[in-house]
Amino acid sequence: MMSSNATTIATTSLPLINFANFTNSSTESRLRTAKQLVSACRTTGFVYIINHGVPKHELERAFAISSKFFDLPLEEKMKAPHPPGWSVHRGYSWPGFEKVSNATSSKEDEVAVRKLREVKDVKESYEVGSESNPDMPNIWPLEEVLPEWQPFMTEFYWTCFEAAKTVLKALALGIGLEEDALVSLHSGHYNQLRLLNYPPIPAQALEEGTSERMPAHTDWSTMTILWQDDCGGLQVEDPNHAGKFINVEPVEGALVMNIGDLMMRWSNDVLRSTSHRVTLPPLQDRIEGEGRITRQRKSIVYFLSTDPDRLIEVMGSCMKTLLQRAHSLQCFDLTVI
Ligand SMILES: O=C(O)CCC(=O)C(=O)O
Ligand SMILES: [Fe+2]
Repeated sequence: MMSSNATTIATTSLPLINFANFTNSSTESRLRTAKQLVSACRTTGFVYIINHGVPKHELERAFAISSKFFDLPLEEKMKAPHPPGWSVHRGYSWPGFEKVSNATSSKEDEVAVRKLREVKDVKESYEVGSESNPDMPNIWPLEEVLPEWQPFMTEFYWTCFEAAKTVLKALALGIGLEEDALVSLHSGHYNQLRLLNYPPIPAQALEEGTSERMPAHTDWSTMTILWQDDCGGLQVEDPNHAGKFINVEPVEGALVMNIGDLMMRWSNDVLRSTSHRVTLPPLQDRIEGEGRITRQRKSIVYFLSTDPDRLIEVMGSCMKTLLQRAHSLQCFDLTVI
């Protein structure tokens, strides 16, 4: 559903989970934390996680190198362009190239695409994958343009995967599966690391909808983890009030985790893939000067995907929910073991 005309509420009420209580903790504490995570994923589908295992200095370096790349002149960035078409999602996407939408179609519908593209997404991104993904070879900036990009991003990709695996383990435990049940379907080679930059833009363009940062959408992934800078603007749709959006305010040191469409389906809709978007930052003091120029914003996103040859069936404990629904029983609290 496109929700561009939706109203906004300005409170943050997303759960925050401390993973120090999951890693290196007692069995009891691990289970409690896992259940907290699952409970959050059943309601908002969005949650903050602190003590997630990605070292602070690595994140700072990732943001610093990302800035270095996006600050380059366009012609330098264009030396590693995203290829045309859908099939390979790698390399640099310049402002206006990608249009995010939740529209679906079974065929190429040029008219609908042209209509969607009338309002541009003012953002740029760089997609990185595993060097061993046979379907999507990486595209790297020339070494003389930014020598540290390839070695750092190649390693950082796997650092993010380690953190994501811990989240997958907690999810599995929390829904009553073996701890490794979800991890075992993810070799890591089909994930996607996405560096994002939202250039400064007049506030009015976002207010009037003549430009967008990132329109409302759900993620296709198993799940997504992301880090944002201190600018703000990420919002998630309130699961209890369709069309209302809650600010996902920047929380220092926290990652934001959200359930993707695949996991929602896999869990028989028990875990929710929630619509989210990036729009105007919430505070007036984030908007500078006469044109009320909205600050630049950066984020780092990591999408998790199963290996393509794995069979995805409704998870065992969620199957009970299906049966309970069929018998008109309350499914809440009955299934999470
Ligand atoms: O930039 C952000 O904070 C959100 C990015 C996002 O939702 C996406 O890339 O799917
Ligand atoms: Fe997203």
